[in-house]
Amino acid sequence: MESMTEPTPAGAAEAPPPTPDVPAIALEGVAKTYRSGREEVHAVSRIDLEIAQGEFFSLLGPSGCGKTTTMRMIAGFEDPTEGTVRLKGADVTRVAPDRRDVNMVFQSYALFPHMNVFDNIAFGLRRRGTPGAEIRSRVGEMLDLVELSGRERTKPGRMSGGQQQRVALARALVNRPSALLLDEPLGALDLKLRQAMQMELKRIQRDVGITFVYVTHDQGEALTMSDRIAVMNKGSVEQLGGPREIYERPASRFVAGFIGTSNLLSGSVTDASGGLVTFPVGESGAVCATAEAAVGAAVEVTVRPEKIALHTARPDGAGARSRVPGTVREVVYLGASTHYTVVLDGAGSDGGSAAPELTVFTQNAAGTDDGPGRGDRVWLEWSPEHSYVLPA
Ligand SMILES: Nc1ncnc2c1ncn2[C@@H]1O[C@H](COP(=O)(O)OP(=O)(O)OP(=O)(O)O)[C@@H](O)[C@H]1O
Repeated sequence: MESMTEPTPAGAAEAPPPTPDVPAIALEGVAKTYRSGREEVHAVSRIDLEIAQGEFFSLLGPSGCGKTTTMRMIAGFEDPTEGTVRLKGADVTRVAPDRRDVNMVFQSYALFPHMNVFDNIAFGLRRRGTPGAEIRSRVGEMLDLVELSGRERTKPGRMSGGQQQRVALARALVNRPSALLLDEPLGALDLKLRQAMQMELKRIQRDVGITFVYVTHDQGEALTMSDRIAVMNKGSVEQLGGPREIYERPASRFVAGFIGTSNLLSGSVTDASGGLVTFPVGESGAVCATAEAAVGAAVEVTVRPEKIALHTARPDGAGARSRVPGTVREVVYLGASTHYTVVLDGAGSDGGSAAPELTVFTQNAAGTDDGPGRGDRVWLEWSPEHSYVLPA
């Protein structure tokens, strides 16, 4: 796709007014198998997705999971091996990219280096024969939107990466597509600029109200900007949900591990009553979770690092809470918070925990750091609702 020099679909019709309820984009049983010689790569395996109009939707997953292929099938640059692609209800599976009412933005910007900012943005409108006065007003609107007014005559080569990406965005939005597809658009920027641009992108999307489909392998980026996220793994959608849902209630071990820092504990249930299950960790630790499971059942639990309290003495035993003793292996002071790695007592030795250590984040609200140090004995404690039992 990097060879694409003209992402603006010159021939696409102007977006009709949105019809609520009809998804902006729907994938129905869409699969893609690449064949080269005798080799077959199942890049995408029969996924079903509906993306609502005006939604900021992210495809998130590790390298090679099929994000870009999925996006290219929406854009029309790749033909699905199976299934149907719909834009606003219409079957576009066999429709050419320049006839689909979507535009794409790439990591490489793909701007025309010999044209100034104005001409880059105006390019698609000119090809469609839009009158000059309308071009000037629309390009002006776009320059305001991306905060580049006054830079009309500048050539892209004289701009920073962040500014070039704003020009690329303006060019992709100027003909008001019904959806914008963004493939790792911030990948070339340094961390600070990338974070600033995440906020910008979200604001721009809210201002224009156009559906954004965003491809990224960066979970922080997806959590920051998205209304909903599809977490992909090996060509399939492993979980679909809002950022909070995906973070707090991961549907699988893969999602728990890919999003944020996950702490995994497993064991076999020794007590189950009143919607709570308990299993031991080592000699004196126990994990308590809000869940339904039978005594003897094997369960796997995740708990997020910020949900765990760190004590230097055994907390009082009242109430059904997880309490696990251990030894601090690592302390990383990060200013606002401190990250501890704690090796659990007896973990893994008795069919108890799958992970011998837990990560704990504590907020440095008091300003003085007299927390435990390396080698100190500690107790970890958290509430049952923060032990999230992974689906079997
Ligand atoms: N043109 C192609 N021919 C053959 N195999 C391909 C082709 N394009 C992608 N693949 C393979 O399909 C799988 C999915 O690739 P895809 O680019 O969609 O993944 P991705 O999640 O976007 O990864 P990345 O973040 O690295 O771009 C990979 O195994 C990849 O090697």
